[in-house]
Amino acid sequence: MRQINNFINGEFVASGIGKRFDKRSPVDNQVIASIAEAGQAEVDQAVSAAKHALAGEWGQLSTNDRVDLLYGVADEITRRFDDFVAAEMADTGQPHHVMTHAFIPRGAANFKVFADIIKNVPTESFHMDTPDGRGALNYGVRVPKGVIGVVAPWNAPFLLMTWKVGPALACGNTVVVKPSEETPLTATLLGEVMNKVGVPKGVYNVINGFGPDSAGEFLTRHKDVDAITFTGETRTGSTIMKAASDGIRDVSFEMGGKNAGIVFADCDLDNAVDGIFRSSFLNTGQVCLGTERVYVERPIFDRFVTALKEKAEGVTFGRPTDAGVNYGPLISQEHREKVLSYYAKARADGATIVTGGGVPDMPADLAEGSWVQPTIWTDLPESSAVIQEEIFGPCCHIRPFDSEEEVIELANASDYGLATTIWTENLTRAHRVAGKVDVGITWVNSWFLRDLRTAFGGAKQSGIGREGGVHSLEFYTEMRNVCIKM
Ligand SMILES: NC(=O)C1=CN([C@@H]2O[C@H](COP(=O)(O)OP(=O)(O)OC[C@H]3O[C@@H](n4cnc5c(N)ncnc54)[C@H](O)[C@@H]3O)[C@@H](O)[C@H]2O)C=CC1
Ligand SMILES: O=C(O)/C=C/C=C(\O)C(=O)O
Repeated sequence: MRQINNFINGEFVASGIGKRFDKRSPVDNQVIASIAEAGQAEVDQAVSAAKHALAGEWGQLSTNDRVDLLYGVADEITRRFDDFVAAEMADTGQPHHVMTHAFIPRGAANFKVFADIIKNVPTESFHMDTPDGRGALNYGVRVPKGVIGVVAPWNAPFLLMTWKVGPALACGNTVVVKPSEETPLTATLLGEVMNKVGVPKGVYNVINGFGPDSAGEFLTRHKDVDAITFTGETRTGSTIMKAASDGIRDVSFEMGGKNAGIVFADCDLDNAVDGIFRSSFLNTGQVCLGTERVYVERPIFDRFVTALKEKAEGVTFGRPTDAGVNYGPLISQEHREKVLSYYAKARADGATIVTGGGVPDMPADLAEGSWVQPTIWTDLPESSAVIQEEIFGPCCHIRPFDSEEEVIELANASDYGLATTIWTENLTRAHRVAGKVDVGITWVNSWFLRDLRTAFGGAKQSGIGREGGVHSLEFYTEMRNVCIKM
C-alpha cells in the first residue's frame, strides 16, 4: 500500500502528531493508500518554508528564469503523463480516457499558459498633466502577493489544483496546497516534479488532511498566509471567508453550481443531446460546470428526452482501465449516500423517472464501489430540493418550456450562477439569451470548451472573483503605482 506524506520545504515528511488516515478506492472501497495528516506543526513548517522561499532564491529569480522553470514543470508533467493518469484514476476511479483527454493534459497547460501570460501582459501607464506644465508619468508594477493558501476539491483534483498553482507561481508567489482528503495523489506527485526540475525548496508545499480542526482550517487561519484561493462547496467557502477576515486576507472562490441547459427547438438536436449528455454525466456528474437542470422547448421535448435516455442507458460501468469503460463511480460512499438521498427526494416529490434512480448491479469484485445509475427525471415542481440544490451526481431534470422569456426566468431562478449552455442555430437569439442569464460562463452549442485566457468564475453563490488570463494576475499580484514628476 502507498504511504503518502506531506511535502514541506522540498522533503516528504510524515506527521509529527503521528496521525494517518486511509484513502479508499471509489471502485471497490479497498484501502489504496495511507496518508500522513498534517497537524498545526506541519502547517506552520509549510507556511514558514513558503515564506522563507519568497525571501530566498525564488524571490530573486528574473521573470524569464521563473518562466523557464515553469516550462520545465510542464514538460516533466508531460514526461510523467502515465504516472499522473494512474494516480488520478486510483484516486477518483474515473475512466482512463477522461484522464488522458480532459483532466491530466490541463496540468501541464496550467503551467505553460500562465508562464506565457506573465511574460507578455503589460502593466498600465498613464501620463498626467501637472500645474507647472512638466507633467508626470505613472506606471504600475506587479509584485507577488506572498504565500498563497490553495484549498482544492476532489472532483478534478489535478486540473483544479494546478489551475491555481500555475498562475500563483508564475506571478512569483509561493504556495501551500491542501488537496482534498479524498484525492491526495497527484498533488504529491507534483512535489516530485518540482524537485526534479529544480524549483527551489519551499516554493511548493503540500499538507494533507481534512477541513475543520485539521490541515484546511490550520492553513486558512494561518496569519502568514497572504491570500487564499479555494474551490469547493459554497458552505465551506463561507467558513473560509470568515477565517480570511482575520488579517484582512484576499480570497478567490470557485464554488457550487446548479447549471441550466437551455435547448431551443431550432438546435442541432444530435449535437444538443451529445452536449447535455456530456455535461450531465461526464465524471459521473461531479463537475461544477455540469448541467442538472435541462429546459427543452416543447416541440422537441419528447424526442430530446428519448434520445438522452438512450445515451444514458448506453454507458459502460467498470474499472477505469478496463476496455470500453466510459463511466466511473462517485468519489466515496459518503458522497453516494448524499446523491442517493436526492434520488429518494425526487421519488417523494413525484418525479417521473425516465431512467436510473438507483444503484446498478455490479460484479462481486466491484460491489462495494460507490456506483450509482445515471438518472433522468421529468415532472418535478421547480420548488423541489432536487431542482434547487446542487446534487453533484449523474442526474438531471428535464422540463419543457414555451417561450424565451419563460426559460430565462426559469434558468435564473437559482441561488447559484456558475454556467449555462444554450443550444440553438439562431445566433441572434443566442447572444440575446446569453446576455440575460445570470451566470459567469455561458457556452453556446458546446460545453467545457476552455480557453485559459478567459475569465472563469461564478455569480451569486457560485463564487467570488474571476481567475483565468489576466484575471488570475489580478488576484495573484499586488499592483503598485509609481508616479514620477517630470
Ligand atoms: N466553481 C468551480 O470552479 C468548482 C466548484 N466545485 C465545487 O466543489 C464541491 C465538491 O468538492 P468538495 O471537495 O466536496 O468540496 P469541499 O468544500 O467539501 O472541500 C473542498 C476542500 O476544502 C477543504 N475544507 C473543508 N472544510 C474546510 C474548512 N472548514 N476550512 C478549510 N478547508 C476546508 C476540504 O478538505 C477540501 O480540500 C462542489 O460543491 C462543487 O460544485 C468543484 C469544482 C469546480
Ligand atoms: O476548466 C477549469 O478551469 C475548471 C474546470 C472545472 C472542473 O473540471 C470541474 O469542476 O470538474
